[in-house]
Amino acid sequence: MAPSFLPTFDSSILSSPGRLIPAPLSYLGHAFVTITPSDVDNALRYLQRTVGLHATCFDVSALHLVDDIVSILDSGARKVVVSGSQLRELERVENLDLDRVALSVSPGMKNEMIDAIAGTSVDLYVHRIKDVELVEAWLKEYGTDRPDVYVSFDTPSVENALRIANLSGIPVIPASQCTADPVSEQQNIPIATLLLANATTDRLDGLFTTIVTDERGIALGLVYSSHESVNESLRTGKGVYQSRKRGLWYKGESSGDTQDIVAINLDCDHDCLKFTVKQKGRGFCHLGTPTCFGSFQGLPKLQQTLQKRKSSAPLGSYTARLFKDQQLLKAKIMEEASELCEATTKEDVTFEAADLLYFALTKCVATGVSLEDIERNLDAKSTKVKRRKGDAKGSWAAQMGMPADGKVQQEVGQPHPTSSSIKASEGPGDRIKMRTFVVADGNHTIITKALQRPSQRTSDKIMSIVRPIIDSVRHRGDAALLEYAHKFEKATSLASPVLKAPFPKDLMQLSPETKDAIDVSFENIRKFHAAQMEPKPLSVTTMPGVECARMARPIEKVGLYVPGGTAVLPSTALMLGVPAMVAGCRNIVIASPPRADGSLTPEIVYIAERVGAETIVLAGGAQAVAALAYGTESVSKVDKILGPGNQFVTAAKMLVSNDTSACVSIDMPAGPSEVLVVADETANPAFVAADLLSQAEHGVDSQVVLIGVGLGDGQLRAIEDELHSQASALPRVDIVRQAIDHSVTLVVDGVAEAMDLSNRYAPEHLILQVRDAQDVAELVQNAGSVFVGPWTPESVGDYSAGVNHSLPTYGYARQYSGVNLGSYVKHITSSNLTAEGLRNLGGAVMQLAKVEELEAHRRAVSIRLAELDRLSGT
Ligand SMILES: NC(=O)c1ccc[n+]([C@@H]2O[C@H](COP(=O)([O-])OP(=O)(O)OC[C@H]3O[C@@H](n4cnc5c(N)ncnc54)[C@H](O)[C@@H]3O)[C@@H](O)[C@H]2O)c1
Ligand SMILES: N[C@H](CO)Cc1c[nH]c[nH+]1
Ligand SMILES: [Zn+2]
Repeated sequence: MAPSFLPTFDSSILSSPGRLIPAPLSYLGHAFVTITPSDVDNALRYLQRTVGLHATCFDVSALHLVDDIVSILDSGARKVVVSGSQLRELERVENLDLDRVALSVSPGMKNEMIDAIAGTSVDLYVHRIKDVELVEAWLKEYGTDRPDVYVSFDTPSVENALRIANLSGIPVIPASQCTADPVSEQQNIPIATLLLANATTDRLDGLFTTIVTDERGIALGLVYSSHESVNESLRTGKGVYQSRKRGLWYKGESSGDTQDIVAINLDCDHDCLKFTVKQKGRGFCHLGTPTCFGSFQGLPKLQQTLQKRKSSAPLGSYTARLFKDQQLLKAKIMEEASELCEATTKEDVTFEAADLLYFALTKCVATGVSLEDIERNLDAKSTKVKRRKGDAKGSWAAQMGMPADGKVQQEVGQPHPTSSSIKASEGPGDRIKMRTFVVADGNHTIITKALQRPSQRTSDKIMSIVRPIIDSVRHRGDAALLEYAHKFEKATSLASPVLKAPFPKDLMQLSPETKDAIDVSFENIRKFHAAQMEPKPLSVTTMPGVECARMARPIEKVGLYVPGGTAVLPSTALMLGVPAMVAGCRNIVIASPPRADGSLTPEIVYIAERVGAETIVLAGGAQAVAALAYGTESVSKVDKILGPGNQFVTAAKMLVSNDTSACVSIDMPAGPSEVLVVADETANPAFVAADLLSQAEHGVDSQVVLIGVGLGDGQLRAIEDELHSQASALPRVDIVRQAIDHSVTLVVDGVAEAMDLSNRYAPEHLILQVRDAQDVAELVQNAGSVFVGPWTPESVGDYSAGVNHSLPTYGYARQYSGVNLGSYVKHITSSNLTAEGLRNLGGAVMQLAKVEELEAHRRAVSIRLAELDRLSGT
């Protein structure tokens, strides 16, 4: 709330050392300084030295450069008083909050500027008033609907200051005329009088209700104040209150639990005082607890414990060890930060964040930094006008495989008018919204950057996590599988890592509806994949007597990975298992992470049985991939591994497929789900939003893209509104929010341009919600699977239509197909020549063998031709 009055200082205070503003004026938390161009550097240094100590207003109306004003605000000045022309320039500065600006005006003028800013949050500063009546009249006309009106006088006095304060103006008084002493000489103005000038109370005894808090705003207790007790507090700098029974109460006088005053304020309607204090001794309450409401909780409690441990730790205390061993503390902070980065579920993020905060606060307490210091620093950062880009620094950016100075967010195209902020969504309650850009001529490079997928850690870091897991399974087999199931799935009761066919019926108990749904999907997937069978071997006569043929044979042993991290996906078991069965693979091994109680999802067991799987491996991640690639005591080694998964699964698939000793191949890199929707004005906004969200909910690293063809503000807004309201109602809204943060809407003029962008992006799923969608589908060059028209949501492909949902992501649709029947077969060719055929072809073969100087090759033909000659008697 606005201060009761502002003490002004001349600019010499900017170069004085120490706390600078004399207590008791600093207890008000405000100061006002007029500066000239030569004071700018001093003002900036002063702000740096006093971060969080008091909110300083600067009269900068004499400065020439708007950049200087921005720098002063950026360094933490609470408010600046500016001229009309400066205000016009500041209005154009991005991120500048205009309630940090006051316009300097003269009294008695019907100022055009004042009219122009009516209804805005800009304050007014009426300076050097001679005639208080004039100001009173003026305040009645202009002051009532203004946020704050500051008034400075030619000749300040208690009387005119009170007159202004009573009209809700804010008197600006030279600090030299303010005093904490209520009975000093006439020309000095008692601070308590001004502070309480428009304070009210509805108590019969006239006392002011007073809440006492610590520096973090935690309520310590409730007391009462009088003019006299406030005067005493200001004079002594200690907590002094008015006891209803004992009169003036110097807190802690007898117990020793005294308080140093930090600030004294009034609440919004001036009927409650707030004393912010540093509490000494045992605490505020006479019962010896920190507050009258009991002990601290959460971070304040942790801080209190750490501070105690620092001064006297019990023998063997871990915290004391951390205080002593800086390397250990550093390692723990880095370890916990990394675990927090990996955590995805609400429970894990809570758990890891709590650990990280414990070690971080230990570091702070060891260095003498308090939560209060940290919060002051955060507050100061929140006033920044010049925003940092926020890119990761060099080595961290490199570890995550992202450019160190990734400029996409600043540079991309022209932000669309409906895209008020480039940052999409920040936290609970914020609007869930994708960044929106208009694709203009010439900004294609920039748009390409905006379309970059969230970074995938297939780099050294993820490989270094995955490699030891693979080695361990390779060398220790089942024992290692069990250990990882305990570690990652918390399945501590799991006794065997495999379930062998025939699978027990009681492990596949399903509701009739689920069973029916699986059966319908199973049949559609079977039909579509069976239709991909080559009916008979291909055979071609290339020359008379020369016949070439090609025949398909199923890959004998296939390992199918069914993800089960953030969501268990029985549908993936269908997508991988049914074609394996149709192709005739002899051994089908399915791997999927077990649930925490060590069991498997019954749907997966049912599907495993229907496709004729031999084994289900109860393992996930890299350990499952390693078991499939190398085999263990109870898992048979396979020839090919198929199936999507997270970064650990994908990295492991790539590692084993590069190891010739494993002799195993993989289907493709199939990572985090993605969708690109092309929509024109015929598209239903609710359908568009629903399709985008269906893939965003898969994981925090999913990405969804909307290309709006000729969409106007209203249509984009309708989609944005749908996206926000549908997303907010989803159970996985936390995941969606993060996925949407790296998702994007691009607005283009025509369908051809949209399809060009889509082909460059090569999405896993492409949805066409445009006029004549079937014709537009002809323009698709790169995509995993296409969904055509308004009645084809992507989910039909995920589950039941018949097409496969195991598809290339990350742009690999440029060169890979999704899983299909061909993924489970290899082709063998054969040649069959008659004597005539060899006679026709022999010359060419012998000539080429001669060129290559491979005589045995040549002779394999010549010896036969000679025999033919002999037989025919020529
Ligand atoms: N492209 C496609 O066709 C397709 C299809 C379905 C699903 N998906 C994607 O598959 C992914 C599935 O990922 P998921 O995480 O839900 O399940 P997942 O089964 O792929 O991964 C879970 C496993 O990750 C391992 N893991 C987790 N944290 C680890 C760590 N810190 N160190 C080492 N290993 C760790 C554990 O072993 C765990 O069992 C999603 O991104 C989803 O979008 C893609
Ligand atoms: N959309 C995923 C492929 O990216 C597959 C899936 C399974 N369940 C639901 N969706
Ligand atoms: Zn899906």
